[in-house]
Amino acid sequence: MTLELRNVTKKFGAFTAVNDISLTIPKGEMFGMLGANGAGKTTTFRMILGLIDQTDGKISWKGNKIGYQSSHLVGYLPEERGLYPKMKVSDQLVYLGRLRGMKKGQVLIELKKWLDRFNIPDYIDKKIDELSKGNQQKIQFIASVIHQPELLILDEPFSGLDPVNVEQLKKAVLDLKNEGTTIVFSSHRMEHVEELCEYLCILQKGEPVVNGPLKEVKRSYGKKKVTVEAEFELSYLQDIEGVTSCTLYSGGARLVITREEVADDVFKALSGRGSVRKFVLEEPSLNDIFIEKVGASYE
Ligand SMILES: Nc1ncnc2c1ncn2[C@@H]1O[C@H](COP(=O)(O)OP(=O)(O)OP(=O)(O)O)[C@@H](O)[C@H]1O
Repeated sequence: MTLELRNVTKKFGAFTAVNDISLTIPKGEMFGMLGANGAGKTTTFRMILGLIDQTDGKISWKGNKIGYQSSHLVGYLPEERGLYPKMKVSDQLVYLGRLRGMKKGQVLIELKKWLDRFNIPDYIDKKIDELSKGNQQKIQFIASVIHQPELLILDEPFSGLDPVNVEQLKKAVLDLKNEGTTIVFSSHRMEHVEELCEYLCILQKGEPVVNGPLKEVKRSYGKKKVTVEAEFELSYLQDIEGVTSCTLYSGGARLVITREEVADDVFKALSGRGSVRKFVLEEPSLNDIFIEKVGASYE
């Protein structure tokens, strides 16, 4: 059972914030929504959650619209973090957990597990405004997952966290995915999506410019990079058919090739000439693909 968006558009007056987006997010997968500020990520999430209505198109999860009746099955970390500053962590989580149909005791058991996991067990009795911004974010993350939702939507979960906390949260998100949770998250950072997601969409001004399984996106792009380092002169590699560019550097060469098979030809052309210290065939990065598609740097 998947999360499906079919030709979804959202207009605010005359302004189109999301334009004809179609996505399929399979159950138990992790989906990355990339885009610069204002690209339409949050608007898309709000439509998925039924917080705002789309102007056009259809959204369904397990065949139905998400709404109040499914709130206990869905977790949401909103972009604007909203905890009650004067409330204790435990009271805040019990309040939010009960809204999702949990019993107090159950909330406290889950909360303790999560606080231990994030190495902040003492925070259970602290007030929210006594915590650093990053730790408040972790508490809000816990609030979005404490009821073990089937579908988890995280709006910029990694922003504002230091590298250690980013790693901790990535691990938590991956574990949830491995336990079967369907996860959609947004980010400005290509590398987070490349690392975590099998499926992705890059939005630009409300339009999906790249969309689909990461492997297919990379495969359909075609071009790949080969790096060679050897004890002999390498400039002859640029004459191999399918090598579109060859940049030489001291002791090595970086090639761009049109198809993966060209790498075999390069490899064969190296044999018998002397010692080869390095031969690497690299996938293009999402950033390479984005730049080629829209002709500009993502940032
Ligand atoms: N309620 C609204 N009324 C009018 N315009 C809106 C409304 N909500 C969003 N927009 C506009 O829609 C566009 C998309 O906004 P959205 O918040 O979805 O972007 P985003 O990709 O989440 O950006 P960011 O990374 O900055 O959070 C923006 O130009 C925004 O100004």
